Amino acid sequence: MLFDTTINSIKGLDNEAMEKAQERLDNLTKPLGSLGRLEWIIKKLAGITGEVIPSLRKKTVVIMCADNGVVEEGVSSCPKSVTSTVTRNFTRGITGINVFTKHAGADIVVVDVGVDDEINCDGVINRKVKMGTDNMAKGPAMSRKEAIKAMEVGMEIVEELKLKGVNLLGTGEMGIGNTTTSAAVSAVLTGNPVEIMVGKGSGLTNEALLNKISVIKHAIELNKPDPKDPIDVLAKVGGLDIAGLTGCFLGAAANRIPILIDGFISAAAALVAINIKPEAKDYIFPSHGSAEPGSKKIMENIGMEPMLNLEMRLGEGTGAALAFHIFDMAVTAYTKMGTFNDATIEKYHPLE
Ligand SMILES: Cc1cc2ncn([C@H]3O[C@H](COP(=O)(O)O)[C@@H](O)[C@H]3O)c2cc1C
Ligand SMILES: O=C(O)c1cccnc1
Repeated sequence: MLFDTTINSIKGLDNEAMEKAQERLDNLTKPLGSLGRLEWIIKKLAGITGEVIPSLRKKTVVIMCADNGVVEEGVSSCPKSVTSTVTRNFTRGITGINVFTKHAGADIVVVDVGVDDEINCDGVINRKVKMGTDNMAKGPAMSRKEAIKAMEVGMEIVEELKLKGVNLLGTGEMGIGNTTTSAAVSAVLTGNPVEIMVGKGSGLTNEALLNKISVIKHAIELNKPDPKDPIDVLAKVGGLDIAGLTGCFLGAAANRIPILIDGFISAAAALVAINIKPEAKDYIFPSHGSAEPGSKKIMENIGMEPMLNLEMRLGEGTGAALAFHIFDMAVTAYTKMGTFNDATIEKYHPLE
């Protein structure tokens, strides 16, 4: 089964490449460590790829699109049909992520992993597991088998992109209601109270926010997801979009491709992936801190610090695409700066 083979092929980072990268970083004509977390990016890229001088040849944001049955409980400001409309719009070049990826010199791959509509649109890959999840306020969102199938969709997509030469991935999603499922999944897995994981998503009144909180609490009480079993949590109170992205994170780790978290939803997927296989964390980078309050709590739980804090809350992969620029700059500085061998200055050493 693809799921098991993927999980079993996730291995640790290449320490030798990391040491060599550190050596080169320390030889660049600058005070030791002065490029801060840009140096951390380079070292981690070297460990992931095994290349001492990593190059970012092909960058792609994978957008997992799916509907969430819980929308019928009034948890989103938008009708469910917006999922299918925006999914189509990704192919028309007019959405936020189209603009962000174009500017970053990156591509998008749009995957229908469970939109409740026949999309039939060039540019949208049809890997529908089912026509949206069921309403988790009335029973499990999906079966365990469906959750695994959706994760396998993400794993397959990553394998296909690897064959096409993609070597930096971003994660994006489109699914009305998915800030509700992300809050549910992350509350259970981090052990935080639902209230502090929930935000207004794409926009809610204060009253509607209270309803969103009580719907999530009810869904958790009803389905009793087991916090020690991340797949159970994903299946009972998650979504096909989150599951697809979880598969992308695990697939990227198995295929040794660096992958960036975007906002709250993709952070919830990364949280599930890390709970399934802790070593996957080595292959995952944060990008921005979403305005959704639960995003910060997930970051704390997985021990990551966002690179950007712009209070964005769009999703689609926009924050990940924005962070591609930081990666480009890190690699450019690392490869284009002179070394102490080139410069006519002594190597700096920190004062004892
Ligand atoms: C036009 C539009 C485009 C979007 N692109 C991403 N989202 C974002 O908002 C949704 C989650 O918010 P909630 O949980 O409140 O429904 C997701 O689809 C997410 O990707 C959008 C939302 C809208 C309305
Ligand atoms: O953090 C995100 O990505 C996000 C937040 C609100 C709505 N949609 C996406």
